[in-house]
Amino acid sequence: MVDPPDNDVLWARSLHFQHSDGSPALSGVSFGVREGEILAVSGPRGSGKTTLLRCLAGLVTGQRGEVWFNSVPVHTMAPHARERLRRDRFGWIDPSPVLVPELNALENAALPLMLRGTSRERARAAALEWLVRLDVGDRSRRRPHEMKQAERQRVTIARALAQAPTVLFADEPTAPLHRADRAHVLRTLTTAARSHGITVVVATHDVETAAIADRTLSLLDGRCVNTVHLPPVAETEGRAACSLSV
Ligand SMILES: Nc1ncnc2c1ncn2[C@@H]1O[C@H](COP(=O)(O)OP(=O)(O)OP(=O)(O)O)[C@@H](O)[C@H]1O
Repeated sequence: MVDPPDNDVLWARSLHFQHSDGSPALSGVSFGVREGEILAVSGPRGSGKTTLLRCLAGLVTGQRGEVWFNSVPVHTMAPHARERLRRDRFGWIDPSPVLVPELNALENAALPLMLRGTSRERARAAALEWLVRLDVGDRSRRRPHEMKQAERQRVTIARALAQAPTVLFADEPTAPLHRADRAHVLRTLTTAARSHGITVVVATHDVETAAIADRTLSLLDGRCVNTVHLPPVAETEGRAACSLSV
């Protein structure tokens, strides 16, 4: 087993994943993610983006291949160790907001920090700060069913950022937002990531989302396809890339 390069926070090698019904989702994916990098994983529907994020985050393990987080092999970890890794080091944003219905927005956003052992006061202060930055501070006492879908999604993003994760996995994070809202939420997400040194892996088929990334990894039918980088443009927050199928 060869150790991953030192400057990669995440590293996948020859990753293969097949669903229980035999559907192939990943067929030999290899790449690295550098510390603090914002990586977009793009590709058409069904190309394997969600499966790749789930493998990297240790939610599932591939049948073949390796996934490393820093110098730790995630693919050989016991399930409880992967669960602890996810709780302590990773953040996750789903395409649709998943919140605890009995808790209000503030309690939801503070929950992961409290599960990690942060005091109630500190967890709530951090959570409120992020709810305010995401323009849902005035919804902090509302329960999920009393908020709009887009507000609920902002709460899930605040919850993920409040944990200050080492790596944030975001699966189509702006899918439930109106186009006008997307830019603000993406800017908040990327500014937070860059200022706190959070590595972000974002699955998307939206070009605007991919354009905020430092690099784009393109998937097609569970395989990486060539990525061609465009020169940096001064006005944009990230560097765009386009892909060519091989
Ligand atoms: N639970 C499952 N059981 C069987 N096949 C699945 C399952 N989930 C996904 N697949 C299949 O695995 C492949 C990869 O799916 P995946 O959701 O990772 O792609 P994706 O690029 O994220 O798609 P989307 O953009 O629609 O979310 C697809 O062919 C999909 O139909």
